[in-house]
Amino acid sequence: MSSLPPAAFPQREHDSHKGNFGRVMLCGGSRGMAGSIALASIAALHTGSGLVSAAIPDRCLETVASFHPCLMTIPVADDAQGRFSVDAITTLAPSLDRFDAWGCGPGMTTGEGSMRIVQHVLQATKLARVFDADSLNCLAKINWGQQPPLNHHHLVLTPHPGELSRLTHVDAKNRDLQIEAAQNLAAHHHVTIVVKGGPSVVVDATRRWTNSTGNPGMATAGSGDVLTGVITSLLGQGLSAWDAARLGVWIHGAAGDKAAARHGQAGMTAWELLAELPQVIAAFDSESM
Ligand SMILES: NC(=O)C1=CN([C@@H]2O[C@H](COP(=O)(O)OP(=O)(O)OC[C@H]3O[C@@H](n4cnc5c(N)ncnc54)[C@H](O)[C@@H]3O)[C@@H](O)[C@H]2O)[C@@H](O)CC1
Ligand SMILES: Nc1ncnc2c1ncn2[C@@H]1O[C@H](COP(=O)(O)OP(=O)(O)O)[C@@H](O)[C@H]1O
Ligand SMILES: [Mg+2]
Repeated sequence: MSSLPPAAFPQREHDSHKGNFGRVMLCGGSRGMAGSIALASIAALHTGSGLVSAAIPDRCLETVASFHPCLMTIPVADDAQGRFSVDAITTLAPSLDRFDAWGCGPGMTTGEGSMRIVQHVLQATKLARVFDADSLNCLAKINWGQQPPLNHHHLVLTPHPGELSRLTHVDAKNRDLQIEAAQNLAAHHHVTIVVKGGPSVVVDATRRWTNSTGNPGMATAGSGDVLTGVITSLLGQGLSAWDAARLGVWIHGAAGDKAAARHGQAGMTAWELLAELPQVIAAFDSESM
């Protein structure tokens, strides 16, 4: 392995069953961006989740379901543009507690239906959650950084510099100030934040950790969506927000390094990165360590 992982990967007892490894929900997608939530959901399967469901706008269901037979799909009401409708939250709200972790945001747009979902999931402070992509843009729209703090210890945010800039109003090009602003936001709302980049930096209220895996080949559409699924899966398997974020970023970067070695940095896509996750995770099996 390229460097030591920052936290232990969950081990499997001989008599364990799928219920021991977390039931997770990935919520997102829209017409034209069905691939994003499919990538996140399949990544959660390959990271070891026992059961993975994808909640998606109804007209994306066949597309997302057809990517992987092990994925369960939950059709949710959509609008004329194929985005979550304003009623979507009524389908989703009763099932919040049935899951060990929720990953929310890839491809969901910031339409009114998504805004309602994000605000509802945000209030579920006991639930382990990952907010990525458009769910972060929804938070920016409600100026979340200025809102009164809540205890969000089980929430991980995964912004790229553009999303972080919308959340904190700090220029995407100023890396140092962005990391500082992320740490201030983390302290305010008690969250863990992955400040994406090469390398990604994970912060919470008091700690900073810099990743040692990954490469510029990962600057390709969908690679962040894979990370959402990996971290959601680790949260669902019981890791803390801080450990799930760091181990998730490390695994994701290690898979990116394997994909680059096999296909080249320019030739790899997020699909090849996803396909390398099992090789990275196989190295955690106690027999092969
Ligand atoms: N296959 C799919 O369906 C995909 C859908 N996606 C979805 O597309 C939607 C839009 O997301 P995008 O991230 O493309 O668009 P955004 O508009 O959020 O981000 C792009 C902009 O952010 C800034 N930015 C991003 N990374 C930066 C960096 N490293 N340094 C400096 N600035 C940076 C730049 O200004 C850039 O123009 C989201 O819902 C996302 O989930 C993407 O995840 C890509 C794949
Ligand atoms: N130069 C780089 N070096 C290492 N990792 C990178 C580099 N560029 C991008 N990445 C990683 O790729 C991912 C890109 O995420 P994101 O911008 O959200 O992509 P998308 O939304 O298209 O899925 C992040 O995990 C980021 O850290
Ligand atoms: Mg992204």
